[in-house]
Amino acid sequence: MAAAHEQGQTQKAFGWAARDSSGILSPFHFTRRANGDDDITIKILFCGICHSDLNFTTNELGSSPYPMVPGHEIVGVVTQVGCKVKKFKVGDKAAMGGLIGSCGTCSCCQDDMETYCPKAVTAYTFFEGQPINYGGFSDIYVVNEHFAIQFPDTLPLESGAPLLCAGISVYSPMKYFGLSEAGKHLGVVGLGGLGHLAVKFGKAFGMKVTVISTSPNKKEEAIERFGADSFLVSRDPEEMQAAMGTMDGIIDTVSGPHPLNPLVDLLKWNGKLIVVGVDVKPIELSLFPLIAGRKLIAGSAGGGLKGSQEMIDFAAKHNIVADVEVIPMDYVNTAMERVTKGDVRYRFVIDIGNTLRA
Ligand SMILES: NC(=O)c1ccc[n+]([C@@H]2O[C@H](COP(=O)([O-])OP(=O)(O)OC[C@H]3O[C@@H](n4cnc5c(N)ncnc54)[C@H](O)[C@@H]3O)[C@@H](O)[C@H]2O)c1
Ligand SMILES: [Zn+2]
Ligand SMILES: [Zn+2]
Repeated sequence: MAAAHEQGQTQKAFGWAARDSSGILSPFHFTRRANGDDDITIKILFCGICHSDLNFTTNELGSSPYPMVPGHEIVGVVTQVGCKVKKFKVGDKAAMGGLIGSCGTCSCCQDDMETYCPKAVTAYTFFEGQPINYGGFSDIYVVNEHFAIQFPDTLPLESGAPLLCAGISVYSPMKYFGLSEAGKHLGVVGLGGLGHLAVKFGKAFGMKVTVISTSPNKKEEAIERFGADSFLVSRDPEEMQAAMGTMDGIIDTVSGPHPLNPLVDLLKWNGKLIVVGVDVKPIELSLFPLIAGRKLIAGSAGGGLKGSQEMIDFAAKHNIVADVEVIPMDYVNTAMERVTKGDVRYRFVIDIGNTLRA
């Protein structure tokens, strides 16, 4: 018998979509494919709001397709499983992030780094020309089980949801670039959703962690709530001068334009500046400090499925969750405005299960 999705069957779904580059979201009915042999259907309970959702709903990169249902920090409960599904059964907690498909055969896929696959398919369509998908600000998701992870029983769903993007997007480069070794000194630039989780992972790895921020506003929280060892105000030339050459690595999570050379100067020789924040405009960079100190600047996009499972199991073991403000669905437009202004401590998470009503 042909799989249900091959017969063209679908499931009704409902969410909130942006219709144009105003980014304003409103209720939207659509369909998802029927649950195939390798698929699970997740009843979504919570979905985080990532800064990237704002980038795409407001067309900052210039090629957003509409209507767009954002959301890629998804947790919920499994309501259907296909006959070939091995990892999940009905009633299990499941989670998914920004990726729902890849070729399975290229070197990225073979290395469990599916996010870099040239044929990677994202949880909702970012650019015109890609297959149309709708994200997690919605009631259900149908996904191949490979692209979902098991959500540990000991983690709370709402504060665990942001691990699916914010968490893996800092954990993966920290592990890959050797910024997870006890005793090393890590700088974290930008104390937002990604940044505050980078501090928590850094401390769980046994590192010395310094938060680098433009203002001292979040100093107390960084140190007392997240356990950072110190706080550096990047607009204070004396503080920056004193910290020069002291850090083994820096994770830069800043979402707006900012100079990189002052950060390069904070690195020891051989130090690594890992950029994960997305500033779409080209930047000016002086190369001599990189050459003179054999320093490296690199980027990183999320992490693969194996890494995501490892990250969430590590988070469960070390009680790492995001600091969240849980909101009802109809607060989402105000929340997006507050993300624009940087007025978030430290992640909005939508209570889809209790507040999304068709
Ligand atoms: N590479 C990846 O895998 C990946 C994954 C998710 C998000 N992102 C990107 O990472 C960035 C951070 O995401 P988030 O969800 O943590 O965002 P956020 O809004 O929670 O945090 C961003 C932080 O940057 C600060 N900031 C913004 N503009 C600044 C500027 N010009 N100078 C200094 N500080 C500034 C804000 O005050 C805030 O603390 C975004 O650009 C997002 O698109 C990247
Ligand atoms: Zn994200
Ligand atoms: Zn591939």
